Amino acid sequence: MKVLSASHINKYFYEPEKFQVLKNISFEVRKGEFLSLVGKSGCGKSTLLYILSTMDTDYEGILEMNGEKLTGKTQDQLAAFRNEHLGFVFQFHFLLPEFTVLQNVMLPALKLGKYSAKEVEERAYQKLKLVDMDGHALKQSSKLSGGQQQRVAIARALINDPTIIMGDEPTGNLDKKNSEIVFNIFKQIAHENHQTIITVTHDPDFAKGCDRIIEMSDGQIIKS
Ligand SMILES: Nc1ncnc2c1ncn2[C@@H]1O[C@H](COP(=O)(O)OP(=O)(O)OP(=O)(O)O)[C@@H](O)[C@H]1O
Repeated sequence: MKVLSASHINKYFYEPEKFQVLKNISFEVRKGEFLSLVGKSGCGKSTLLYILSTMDTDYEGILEMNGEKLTGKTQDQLAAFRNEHLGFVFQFHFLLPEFTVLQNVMLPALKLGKYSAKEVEERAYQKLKLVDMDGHALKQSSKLSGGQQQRVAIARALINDPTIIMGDEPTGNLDKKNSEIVFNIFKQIAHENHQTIITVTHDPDFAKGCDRIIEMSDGQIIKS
């Protein structure tokens, strides 16, 4: 089943002069697929991921997710879509340092307003268990190691059961051992929970283990 379709995406930057950063990008992604976007620095990976994340709406072409056409929706509609259907994991975890692990994971679900506080807490424990961090739930997040914080960030991204999880260099700040742990969590999420993972990565070992690699060069897809 298709969960994402990007059709004929073009994107331009206008500073310092007009320059086409994405050139006629088209591809589809299926449910449960674990995908990496790779390519040399500057080829347009982050720009594409930012469009897929629905944060950047200044592009040509059509973006669809979960059978919904997202191109043309208002910022409020896109924010609601993101909160319900998308999860994000970045190179830097962006946890709130003074909050506990549990509070950090609960926040996006409290914001969504779909579950009672008790249900949200139960779900947060479930997601923390999945990343093997349930034993640290009541610790202040700033007291954890970098690898542990990234696992908490993954639990937070999973709290609303997103269809698609997007990662921008999710292992970029981790050592080899923690990168492997994060890779295996993603693989489990994709293959057992059938959630789709789309990551931008420079880590060749990470990319090699994915179900599929989309390779970009100079704003185009050269291998998919
Ligand atoms: N806001 C912007 N204004 C103008 N040019 C930009 C802007 N953002 C990115 N660029 C340029 O667009 C191109 C693609 O950038 P992008 O960050 O998407 O590449 P990338 O493949 O993700 O690179 P990296 O692997 O280094 O993160 C680069 O030439 C970059 O300098």
